[in-house]
Amino acid sequence: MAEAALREGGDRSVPALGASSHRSDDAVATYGLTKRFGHQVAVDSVELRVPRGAVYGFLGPNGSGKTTTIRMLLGLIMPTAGRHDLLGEPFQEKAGAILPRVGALCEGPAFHPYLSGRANLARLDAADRTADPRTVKRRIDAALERVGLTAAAGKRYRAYSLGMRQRLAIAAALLTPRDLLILDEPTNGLDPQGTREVRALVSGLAAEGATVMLSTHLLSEVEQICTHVGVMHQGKLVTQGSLAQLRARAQRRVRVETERPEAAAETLTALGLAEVTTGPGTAEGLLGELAPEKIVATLVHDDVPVRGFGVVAPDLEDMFVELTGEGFDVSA
Ligand SMILES: Nc1ncnc2c1ncn2[C@@H]1O[C@H](COP(=O)(O)OP(=O)(O)OP(=O)(O)O)[C@@H](O)[C@H]1O
Repeated sequence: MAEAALREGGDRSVPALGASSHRSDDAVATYGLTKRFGHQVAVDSVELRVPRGAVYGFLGPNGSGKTTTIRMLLGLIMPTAGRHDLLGEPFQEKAGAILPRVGALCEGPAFHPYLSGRANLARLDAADRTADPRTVKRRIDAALERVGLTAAAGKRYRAYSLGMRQRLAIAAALLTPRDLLILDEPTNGLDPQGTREVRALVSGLAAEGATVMLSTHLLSEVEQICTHVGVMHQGKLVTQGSLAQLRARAQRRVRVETERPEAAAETLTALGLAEVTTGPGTAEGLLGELAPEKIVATLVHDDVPVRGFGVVAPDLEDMFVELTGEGFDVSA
């Protein structure tokens, strides 16, 4: 897979690094966002584009820089270099106006174990100077309802399952209406039932119009609930775009099974296929724009004995493994 092709075909043109005059209408846009810890570059010139209305999966193995990026997006730590816009506004200048419109799950809220879910939300709401105390009961009820915790609202937090705790944390992020939700590993550590609950909740929030950015190390999570993906590897964003675009860009390969792989490779090369390789009893190449029938006919014409012929489209996992050299956990 040509990495450059994936990068070039991003959703929209990427402005030059540090183009400070540029304003994006994306829900999240970063410009050369960088964080160094001592000599280590944890996040390296990242150019995120999260379109409005997207469910954007921020995918990468442990230590690839996802949490550090999210902490910068939320203003929890300062970037070493670069800047970002949230909801079309420059964060550095307008954080106070933007943050009330952004719900976040990062370094989760500190819940009191002996208070109920409802009482915990009331405490958090009281600490939020931007929240209207006159509407607190209605907003807490709505947030509990939204995450399916109405029946368990009176139970102590310590009696909650992990899935319920995570849903309460999301309820805390929903105490006021949000245009953007940024969730750091919202299903991490949950059992299959809790995972399903949180994924259904995320999909529901997106269906109601919120933009959601969530980090994950699970490709399957991205495939199940995301419309867009950005892949991090060693601090760098190695690709991003809509899943549909990335799948469409996957280059199909032709595979010929034959006792004369070198002769088959010659035919494939003569037909103009790129990246032609041979293995024991096989020859392969990128299909490009050619019709597979044309290739079979030419092989037969060239007296190449064809035992088997196939066209394989790489799946997202193949593409990402090629970009990062690492496997992704596809379970759960
Ligand atoms: N406060 C810090 N001080 C020093 N190094 C840090 C700090 N925070 C993160 N790092 C390092 O930066 C790199 C990126 O970490 P980060 O937590 O952003 O990755 P991640 O993709 O979120 O991984 P995980 O899924 O494990 O949280 C790691 O090598 C990590 O050790």
